Amino acid sequence: MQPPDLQQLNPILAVGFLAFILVRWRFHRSRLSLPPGPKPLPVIGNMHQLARTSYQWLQLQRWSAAYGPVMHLRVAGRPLVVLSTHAAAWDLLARRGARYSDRPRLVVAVELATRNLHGAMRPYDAAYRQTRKLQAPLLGPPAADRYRPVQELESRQLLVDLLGEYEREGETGQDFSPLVERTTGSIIYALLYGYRLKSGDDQALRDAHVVQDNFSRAAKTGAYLVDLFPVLNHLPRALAPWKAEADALFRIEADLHTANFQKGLASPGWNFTKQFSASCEASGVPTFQTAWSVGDTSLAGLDTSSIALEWFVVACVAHGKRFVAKAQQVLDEVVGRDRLPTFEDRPRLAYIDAVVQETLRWRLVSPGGIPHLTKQEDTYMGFRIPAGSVVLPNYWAITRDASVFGADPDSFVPERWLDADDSGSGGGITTPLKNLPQTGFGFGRRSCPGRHVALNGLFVVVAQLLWAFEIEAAPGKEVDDTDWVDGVLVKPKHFKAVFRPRGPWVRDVLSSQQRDGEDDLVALLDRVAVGSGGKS
Ligand code: HEM
Repeated sequence: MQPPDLQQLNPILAVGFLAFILVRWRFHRSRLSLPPGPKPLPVIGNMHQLARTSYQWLQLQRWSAAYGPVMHLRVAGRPLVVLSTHAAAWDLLARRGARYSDRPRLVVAVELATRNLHGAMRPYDAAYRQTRKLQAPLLGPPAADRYRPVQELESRQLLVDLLGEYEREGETGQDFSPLVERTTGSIIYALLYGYRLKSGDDQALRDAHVVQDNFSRAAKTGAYLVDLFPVLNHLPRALAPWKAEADALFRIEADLHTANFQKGLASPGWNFTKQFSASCEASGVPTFQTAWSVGDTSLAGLDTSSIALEWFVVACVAHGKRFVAKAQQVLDEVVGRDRLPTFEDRPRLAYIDAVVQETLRWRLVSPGGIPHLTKQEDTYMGFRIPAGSVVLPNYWAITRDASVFGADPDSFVPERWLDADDSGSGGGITTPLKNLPQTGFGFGRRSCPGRHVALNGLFVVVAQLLWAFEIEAAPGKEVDDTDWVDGVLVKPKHFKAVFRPRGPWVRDVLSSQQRDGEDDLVALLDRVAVGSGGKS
């Protein structure tokens, strides 16, 4: 049917016709059904099914096999839409990012305890967008590349620490996690605040962990009734004990960020705090908020990279036969045994980047994904996505999609990231990685802004660890690669591993390259300043 020419109709008829079209369109939309999903019970929805399971992402993946890539559940009275393929997550969270970049409300953990300043979970508003804009020049690829000397410095320190532990403990196995935590934490603190960490037990890390643990506890589903019924927040303080609790959490976090911010401003040499605060000052952002933004960026970068490295160690211990010998052959050919691998070698170490990407895909730091929220109704694949839906990309299911990542997605296979012609070569592998979707860093406007810094850090640490050590399970201790500690971030259960130097050249190279870290740091940071045009 041809639509009538509106200019030829009188105005009343034209308005009537438009109203008819609008009503028909709305009627059609509301007739669209919700995406399929497990049957909810009245009132509690699907809560009982989710509460029964520890590793929710596994249960959601099983359901997606039955219900498809877009599922609907009801949790705490709200629609939950779970996306289980890369295509669905990309279509909604990236392509329609303007509608899908908000976060679900967390009254206690975010609104009260961080006054909506929490980096990852704060609402998608003008203040959030301004922070991302100011962060971009400090976290984008050119800036990330300028930080590489600091990452090389800390990676070399990790090798020295592991070698020292091996010489003390021998074949009984090293407690490597604190050493890895020191490394990734020190990279963050050196860049953001201009000082290094001495151990994995450093006070700075302990203080940060207190804040992270407080947040995890407060954000847990069901921790506070007010998160299920936000209207309760209108109660006076005497009837709302969570308000005083949240104030205490706010003070602890504010004190941490403010103290670190002052330290950053007082440290010698360039650092992120100095450059970021200069740009915030120019944009009229209050100092307190600037301190919080830097502090929050540091919290987001701390455990994520160390957990990824712990999973890399699990891969070496449990599945090393699949890739370690090949990686070491490549390293021996490209780097040799007279020096450590560096970023200069990266164009010829595609296999190492493939190992990093496979680690991030195989064992995600946050397998369950980070929830988004849409405030507007939408339609997708013929289904209705109601306004107010929490939209969860299930990273675990997304990365197990054989049609995207190739056969046997549960196995650790770095070759899936390389072109077939190149993966058999024993020499320096120079082909760029295949254009597979990057995994583990999220989607769209809320995706991780620190990923360039993280990927550089993981590359150099993984290359240097494989160059220096044979990594094995401690004698008599099997490592189960599904021994998870549940949470938003999911790390392997604590275990010891043997880091045996591959030969005497490891000690020789490390001794000949040993320098005074503190002096180095200021010199290295000042080189960052020169590259960024910033002042120290
Ligand atoms: C292996 C390391 C890392 C992983 C796996 C990781 C992963 C993630 C994920 C999944 C998100 C949420 C994305 C979404 O909702 O779509 C995120 C957000 C974020 N990450 Fe990372 N991250 C890592 C390292 C870092 C580093 C090193 C920094 C900072 C230097 C950082 C800073 C942030 C910030 C500030 C956010 C909040 C973004 C927002 O909501 O707008 N991350 N990260």
